[in-house]
Amino acid sequence: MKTPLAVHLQGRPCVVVGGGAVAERRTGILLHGGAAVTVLSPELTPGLRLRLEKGEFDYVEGSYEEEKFAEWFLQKPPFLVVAATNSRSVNERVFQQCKEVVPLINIVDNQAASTFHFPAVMEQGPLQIAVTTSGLSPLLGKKIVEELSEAYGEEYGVFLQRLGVLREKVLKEVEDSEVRREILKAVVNHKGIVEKFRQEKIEAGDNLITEIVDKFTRN
Ligand SMILES: C[C@@]1(CC(=O)O)c2cc3[nH]c(cc4nc(cc5[nH]c(cc(n2)[C@H]1CCC(=O)O)[C@@](C)(CC(=O)O)[C@@H]5CCC(=O)O)C(CC(=O)O)=C4CCC(=O)O)c(CCC(=O)O)c3CC(=O)O
Ligand SMILES: NC(=O)C1=CN([C@@H]2O[C@H](COP(=O)(O)OP(=O)(O)OC[C@H]3O[C@@H](n4cnc5c(N)ncnc54)[C@H](O)[C@@H]3O)[C@@H](O)[C@H]2O)C=CC1
Repeated sequence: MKTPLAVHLQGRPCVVVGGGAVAERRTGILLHGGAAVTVLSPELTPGLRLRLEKGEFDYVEGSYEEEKFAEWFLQKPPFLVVAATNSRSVNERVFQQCKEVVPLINIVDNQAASTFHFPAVMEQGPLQIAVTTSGLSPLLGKKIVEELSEAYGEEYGVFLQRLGVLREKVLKEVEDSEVRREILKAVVNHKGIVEKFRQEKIEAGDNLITEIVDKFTRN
């Protein structure tokens, strides 16, 4: 069984070998997390080229070669490496070279060797829902995420943002941890509260939060 974790990549050096469709998708995910990405590939998809022109990542133009890879990338090993070429043997060589020194390795065509997988993900503001099928069917993962996207609309992103603000305030202002939990539980579980955060009703949602919290703080 794999272990789902949410990884902080902000500013961390990550290397992607290959510049095709899969490399483009993975690079996009890493950049979204704020990673400092370097792509090594003799060519790039138009999508990657566009991002390169915007200066979003570093590019080393060329094919993987063991010695150069060691010299360029492994003197100070990166946090994460993705081997996404269409050559099984190149991907395997990247894995062999990195396995002792790089903690997070994703080999696109070798699940057993990879130390992590990319799940299918949906986002609604700060809310992220990730689905993994343990590598059995990425397409089912994608489908489930599409279904979840319908169920967890924009209002969840807005509500979550408000909950974050409320939680910070409550942690600061309410001393008793039992009461803190009661307040937060009452807001999160209030029937119909999420719907209040649909467009045009946001103010009503904010008012409802204040109303619920007031009930606790008045006593
Ligand atoms: C193990 C893993 C890689 C990892 O380690 O991360 C993996 C492996 C492989 N995928 C293959 C094929 C396809 N993958 C997709 C799509 C996605 N694949 C993703 C993740 C993962 N795929 C990881 C497991 C995730 C899990 O546990 O569920 C998603 C979620 C995220 C992302 O890629 O960013 C993204 C969907 C989300 C989105 O698009 O929104 C499609 C469909 C499509 O492209 O639309 C197809 C074609 C249909 C099919 O074959 O099913 C092949 C065979 C290659 C070949 O034929 O040679 C392998 C290799 C193997 O199975 O070994
Ligand atoms: N994990 C997943 O979600 C999926 C994985 N795959 C696997 O991923 C592989 C790559 O798929 P695509 O990106 O669609 O292939 P692609 O053919 O679009 O891209 C391959 C890229 O690797 C580069 N490359 C080839 N040899 C290289 C080398 N020696 N050094 C550096 N770069 C090199 C090419 O220049 C090209 O940019 C497939 O062969 C398949 O095994 C395919 C589909 C989905």
